Amino acid sequence: MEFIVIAAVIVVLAVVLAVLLVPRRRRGQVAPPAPRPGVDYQPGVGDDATAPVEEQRTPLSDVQLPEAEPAEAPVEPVIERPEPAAGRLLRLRSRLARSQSGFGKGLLGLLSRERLDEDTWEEIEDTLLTADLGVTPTQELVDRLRTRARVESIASPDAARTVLREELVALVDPSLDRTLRTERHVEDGRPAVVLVVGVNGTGKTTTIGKLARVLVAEDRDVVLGAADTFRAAAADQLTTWGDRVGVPTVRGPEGGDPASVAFDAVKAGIEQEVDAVIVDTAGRLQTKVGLMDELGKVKRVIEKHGAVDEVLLVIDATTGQNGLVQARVFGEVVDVTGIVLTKLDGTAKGGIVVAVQRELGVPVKLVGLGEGPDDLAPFDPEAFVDGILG
Ligand SMILES: Nc1nc2c(ncn2[C@@H]2O[C@H](COP(=O)(O)OP(=O)(O)OP(=O)(O)O)[C@@H](O)[C@H]2O)c(=O)[nH]1
Repeated sequence: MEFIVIAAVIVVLAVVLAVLLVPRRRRGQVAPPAPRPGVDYQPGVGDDATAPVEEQRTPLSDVQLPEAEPAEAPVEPVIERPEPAAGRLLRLRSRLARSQSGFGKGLLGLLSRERLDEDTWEEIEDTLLTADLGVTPTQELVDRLRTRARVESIASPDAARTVLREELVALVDPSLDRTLRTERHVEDGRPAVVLVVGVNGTGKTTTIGKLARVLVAEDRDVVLGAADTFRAAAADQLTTWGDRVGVPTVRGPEGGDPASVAFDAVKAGIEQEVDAVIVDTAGRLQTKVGLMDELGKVKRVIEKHGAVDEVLLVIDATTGQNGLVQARVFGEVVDVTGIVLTKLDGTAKGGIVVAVQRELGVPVKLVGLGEGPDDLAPFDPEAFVDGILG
């Protein structure tokens, strides 16, 4: 019996030992080295640290690659294509009629009165002066009208309109050459250079943007020069105008030398063989001497490339007589070749056209009739007078 108990204890101990020892031996075992891809076997898709090497692997040659995603097409900026500007003043006549109707209709009403007495002539004179026609042109016009009233019957509205129209057109002077020189020079292929000057806020930058559109509509290649380095936003504004019609803008660092930007713009225009380079300038008048020195320098530096073709003076029509003073100051420094009268949609003082032409002896070539991109029109005396008379 004792023997049996001892034998049973031995069996139990043996079982316990077997259970305890077997796992310990396994933990101590050194695992065989993992086969190395590329050394011990051809690497396959799906090889990674955890994948059992025994797993079936796909050879590279059998791998199906996903179809290449079609490359996203670059978003082309939408380049606007404005309508040509010829006859635009006629189309914008309603703008003139709206802003100048007081002036035109008032004159017509007075002139078609049955009796043109001295009081009426005085009223006519006052109306013309209020419209900023200026003293001398007003006197000339009243004298002409008086003469015609004496020799012709102008008492009917139709007759008064015909006479007034003829006399106003003559005063605006259709004989002046209003061509804008924006064509490439035939002799050497150099682009036309247009320098735009004027007091700040008159609408220079806006006018250049609109003018670029006019030229693009006529199939011309244009480069813009942002030489108003005084106001960083002016260069941004100009660049935005240019981008809309695919016209590049040359600009410099804020506060940089305007003459250098203007020079670079013309240089770029020559290299790119464009038709016209339009240069914007700063226009702060509070430092009159500084401003004028700067303008003179810009012009001189540009002229190292060749003569400037147009110097356009931008005048805000709503500033009245002040605009004339500005015209005088600018005229002393640069040879102005044309006037751009902006904001004519916002004033009844259309007489400024005549006054400023007389002041500078140069023609109004363009007029601004609104803030819209195509609200700039080549000036046409007859369409202008028709707009005034409604
Ligand atoms: N109603 C009207 N507004 C205009 C016309 N032309 C320009 N403007 C507005 O006048 C404001 C001034 O125009 P800008 O082009 O910035 O003037 P700027 O002369 O370049 O001014 P600086 O860059 O400060 O020298 C803007 O709000 C234009 O939209 C126009 O013919 N009619």
